[in-house]
Amino acid sequence: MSFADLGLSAPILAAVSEQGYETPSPIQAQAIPAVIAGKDVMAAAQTGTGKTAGFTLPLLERLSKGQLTKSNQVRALILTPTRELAAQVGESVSLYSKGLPLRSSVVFGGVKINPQIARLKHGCDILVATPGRLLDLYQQGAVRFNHLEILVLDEADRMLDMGFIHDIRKILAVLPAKRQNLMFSATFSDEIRKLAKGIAHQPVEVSVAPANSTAQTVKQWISPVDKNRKSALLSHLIKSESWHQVLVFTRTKHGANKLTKVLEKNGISAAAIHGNKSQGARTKALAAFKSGEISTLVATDIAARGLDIDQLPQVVNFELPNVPEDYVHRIGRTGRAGASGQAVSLVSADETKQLNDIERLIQNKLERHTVAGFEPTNDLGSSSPSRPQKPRRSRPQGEHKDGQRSGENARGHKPAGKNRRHADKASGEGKPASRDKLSANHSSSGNTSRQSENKPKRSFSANKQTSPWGNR
Ligand SMILES: Nc1ncnc2c1ncn2[C@@H]1O[C@H](COP(=O)(O)OP(=O)(O)OP(=O)(O)O)[C@@H](O)[C@H]1O
Repeated sequence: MSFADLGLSAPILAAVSEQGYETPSPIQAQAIPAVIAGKDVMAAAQTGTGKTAGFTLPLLERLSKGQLTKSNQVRALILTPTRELAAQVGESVSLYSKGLPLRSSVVFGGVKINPQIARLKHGCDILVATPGRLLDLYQQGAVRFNHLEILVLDEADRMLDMGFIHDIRKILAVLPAKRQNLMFSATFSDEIRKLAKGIAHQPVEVSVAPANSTAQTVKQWISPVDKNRKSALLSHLIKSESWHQVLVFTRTKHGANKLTKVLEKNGISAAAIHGNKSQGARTKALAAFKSGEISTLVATDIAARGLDIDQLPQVVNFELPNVPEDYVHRIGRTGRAGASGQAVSLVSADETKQLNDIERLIQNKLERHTVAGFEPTNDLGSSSPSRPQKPRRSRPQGEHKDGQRSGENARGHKPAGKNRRHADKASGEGKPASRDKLSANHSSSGNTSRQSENKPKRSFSANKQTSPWGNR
C-alpha cells in the first residue's frame, strides 16, 4: 500500500514524500479513502500513529476540488484543545498544502486578536482554532461559516468532554447542518463515543487497535515511592540514567512550579509549562525543551494531547492523572512514529486508586521497579486490570483540564467584546508549537519549514514487530 493508492493527487503526494513518509500508517490507510469519499469518520488509533495526516491529507484533497474561499469565510475548521496543538496542526496543514492554492490560518487565545482578524478578512480554506478564541472572532464578525464544508475535532474525546462541550455546542450551532464531520483521537470513552455519534452523520468508525490502548513502542513501568521522596527520586533518575530530554507531568500548576524549582536546585535545567503561564513563557519553554537548551520540561496535562516532540525518549508521571485516559495521552508523547520510548510513573500509596483505574483501562498490569534507596514505607497494594472498567469520571462542568474555564464561563456570560481580556484566556491552553519551530501567529498558505529540508525517509517496515505502523 502506498499513498498514491489512497486517491491523493500529485501535489499532496509530493508534499508527503517531502516529509519522508514512504508508507501510510494503518489509520491513514483506512481513514484517507473514507474521508475522500465524503463520509463522516470517527477514528481511533494509538498515539503517534499519524492521525494528523490521516485527516489533513484527505481534507486537502477534497478542498482542492472545490471553489476557493471568499472573504471571512472558512471551508474547513479544525478544532484542537490546546494552543500548542493548534499551532502544530497548522504547521502540518501548511506543509501538506504547499503545492495547493489553498489558504490556511491558525487562531488561538493568549496572543493579540487584531492580527488574526486581519488575516481572516480574505477568508481561509482551512482554519485551525481553539474554541474560545474562535467564538470571540465569530462574535466580532471576523469569521463566517456559511460555506463550511468540513469540521474536524482533533482529540475528539477531549473536545467533547465537560470542559469544552459548551463552546463546542455554540460553535456547532453556527455551522451549516450539512457538512462532513471528522473526529480523531487515541481514546474514546463509551460516553463520549455516544455524544460524538450524535454530532456526526452515520459515521464510519475506523479503529486500528483495541480501544484506549497505549502505543506498543512505549516501555512502561512504575516506581513505587513515598510521596515526599518523589522529587529526590526524579532527580536521581535523571542524573543516574543520564536522561537528556524528559517530559514530566504533574497534576497541578503549582506542583509544576514547585518541582521545577527543586530540579533546578539539584542542578537540572528545567522549565514549567501550564495554563497560568503567559503564552510567551509557554512558547519559550517548549522551544527551549525541543532545542535541548533545557533537559526537563515540567508540564500539566496541557502538554498531554497531540504534541509531537521529535524523538522524545522519556516521559515521567510525577503524579498519576485522575482521568485514566490522560495516562494514555501523556505517555504517548514518546514512542511516536515507530520510534521507541520509555514512560515511568512515580507512584505513592495514596495513588493506588488512580493506578488501578489506569491498569483497567489499558488492560495491562504495569511492571513495578523499586529504585534502591527509595523503597516506600507504604505498600502500593495490588491491582487487577481485568476487572470491568468503571464509568469514566468526568471533569467538573465548565472546567477545562488545567483549571481553565470554558469560553462562556471565562467571559462571565458577557458578550466577548466587552470582556476581551478574559476571552483571550478562554480557550485556555493556547499557543503554538510546531515540531521544530514555534510561531506565535502562524498563518500561511504554503510556507516552508526546517522539517522539510533533507527529510530522511520514514518507513514502517524497519520496526515491524513493535511499530504500530507495521502491524498490518
Ligand atoms: N506515513 C507516515 N510515515 C512516517 N511518519 C509519519 C507518517 N505519518 C505521520 N508521521 C509522523 O508521525 C508522527 C506522529 O504523527 P501525529 O502527530 O499525527 O500522531 P497522532 O496519531 O496524531 O498522535 P496523538 O494521538 O498523540 O495526537 C509525526 O512526527 C508525523 O510526522
